[in-house]
Amino acid sequence: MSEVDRGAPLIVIEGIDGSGKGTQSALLNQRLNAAGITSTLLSFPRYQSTFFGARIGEFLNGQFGALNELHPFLVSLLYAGDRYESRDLLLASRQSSQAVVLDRYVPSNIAHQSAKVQGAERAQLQTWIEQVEYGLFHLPKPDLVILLDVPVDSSQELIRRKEKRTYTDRATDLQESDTSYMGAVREAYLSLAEQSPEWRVVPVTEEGQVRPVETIADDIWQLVQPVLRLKEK
Ligand SMILES: Nc1ncnc2c1ncn2[C@@H]1O[C@H](COP(=O)(O)OP(=O)(O)O)[C@@H](O)[C@H]1O
Ligand SMILES: Cc1cn([C@H]2C[C@H](O)[C@@H](COP(=O)(O)OP(=O)(O)O)O2)c(=O)[nH]c1=O
Repeated sequence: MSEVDRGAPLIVIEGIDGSGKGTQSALLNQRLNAAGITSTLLSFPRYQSTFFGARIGEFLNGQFGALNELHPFLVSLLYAGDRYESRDLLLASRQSSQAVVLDRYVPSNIAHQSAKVQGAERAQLQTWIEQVEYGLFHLPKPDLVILLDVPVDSSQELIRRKEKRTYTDRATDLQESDTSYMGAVREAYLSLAEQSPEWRVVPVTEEGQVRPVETIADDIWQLVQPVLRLKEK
């Protein structure tokens, strides 16, 4: 399929919980639109919009039991189901806009679920998630994945500043409060970034301090320029 048929580039913002994905994806979307490049922002999980999204909220709230009781492959299917239900919207957005910004996408599933297992099992889980989402569910692959890389200590500080979530009354959800798990997720993300040519890593901290939101946004803006395939809309 030609680049034009595929439509607008998919720009994915990834990172551990509290890395600034929500902040930066919203800023990128605004900046694209302000520059006259029509952009659509979608955020996964779509807790309020899909059947599976609602179940993910319940799962994260502990309603299906302790989070580590379920095999991560089974958990990954909830998130994959949420994206499958969102596939038409995603493809339509690629046609109606000049850029699509995604706050989390398939790489979140790979990093967060494969971080729960080790070695060969981790590699197999990555393969299975890609097979389900890109293969069986025909979800489009990202053109650019920007990893907001942050040490877990700093991310915990940022999480404390977050507003209340829609799916939980707690200030942090059950996974976010598990710092050793978040460390494993960070490592899984960094290893994915090394494997894949479309990934770029943006550091959230410098010398132990969280960088200003605008400085991080400027780095992201520079990385996005090469993937914009502009055409009349
Ligand atoms: N660079 C930054 N400096 C200071 N505060 C930030 C920065 N990036 C994000 N925040 C704040 O930290 C919290 C978590 O950011 P958020 O964008 O929700 O992260 P995520 O979506 O990755 O969980 C929010 O309250 C946000 O306003
Ligand atoms: C989108 C997605 C999220 N997740 C995980 C990451 C988070 O721990 C959790 C909730 O996502 P999210 O609400 O984006 O977390 P936060 O706003 O706190 O960063 O779901 C997956 O495991 N797979 C996925 O495909």
